[in-house]
Amino acid sequence: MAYDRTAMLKLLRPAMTRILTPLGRALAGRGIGPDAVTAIGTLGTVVSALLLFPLGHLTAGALVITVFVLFDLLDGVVARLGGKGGSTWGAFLDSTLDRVADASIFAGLILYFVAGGDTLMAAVTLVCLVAGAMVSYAKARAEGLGLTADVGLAERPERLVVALVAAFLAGLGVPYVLAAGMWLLAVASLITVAQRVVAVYHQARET
Ligand SMILES: CCCCCCCC/C=C\CCCCCCCC(=O)OC[C@H](COP(=O)(O)OP(=O)(O)OC[C@H]1O[C@@H](n2ccc(N)nc2=O)[C@H](O)[C@@H]1O)OC(=O)CCCCCCC/C=C\CCCCCCCC
Ligand SMILES: O=P([O-])([O-])O[C@@H]1[C@@H](O)[C@H](O)[C@@H](O)[C@H](O)[C@@H]1O
Ligand SMILES: [Mg+2]
Ligand SMILES: [Mg+2]
Repeated sequence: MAYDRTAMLKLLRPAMTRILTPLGRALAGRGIGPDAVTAIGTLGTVVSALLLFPLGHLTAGALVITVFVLFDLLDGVVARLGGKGGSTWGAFLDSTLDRVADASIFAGLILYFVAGGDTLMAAVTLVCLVAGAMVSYAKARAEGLGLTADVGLAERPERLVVALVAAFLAGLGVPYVLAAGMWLLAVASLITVAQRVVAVYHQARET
């Protein structure tokens, strides 16, 4: 498919992995396993998103959340340093807790808009939350059926970067950037759902 590799942030993965490997090695050397890294990253994301965003601390929230979402790269690094390339349980835990972290980020932003009386942007951000979850579900369901749906404009790293950069800049006082980011993300996430549905449709017809 022509759109197979539209998610450009995947290209950053090797560089990010190289940067995080010394930290991963230090954690592994202290007996900290990948599941603990996954759990801490999720907990940190949830607490900071649900505390900082609703209170209007958008820049601080974006920075703290960025640190914790990077734990999602770190857990894989620690798992692979274990020598077995990661575990089945770890893969399940990682993907499942990613959904919790993602939901908390958008829920925090929804609460921020609700607190400011902006019902329209709360609704747009709700679309980001639901469509983002559908993007992930489509891939997981496809994989459960032995198919693949590893395509799309707004995969998880893209969704996180848009949401966090928009929140960061909005907190610095840049006008309209958060609303623009949420509109962009809502549309891009819906397009991504469609891309995955089409990809699975073609594979399902072939089998
Ligand atoms: C103080 C902060 C300063 C801010 C600086 C900005 C830093 C960020 C810079 C750039 C953004 C980097 C983007 C990186 C893209 C990476 C691409 C990618 O594909 O990422 C995916 C991953 C994780 O995926 P996954 O969890 O599937 O991979 P793993 O490696 O974990 O492997 C899974 C397998 O591992 C095994 N396993 C796992 C866990 C476990 N417990 N057991 C196991 O066994 C198992 O086999 C599994 O199958 O990453 C992400 O999705 C996270 C993306 C992070 C995006 C950060 C976005 C932040 C950007 C900006 C923030 C704004 C801040 C202000 C900036 C100002 C700009 C104006
Ligand atoms: O599907 P999506 O949300 O774009 O991407 C997600 C991946 O970035 C993540 O690594 C994985 O653990 C999730 O289950 C999910 O697939
Ligand atoms: Mg991970
Ligand atoms: Mg993950």
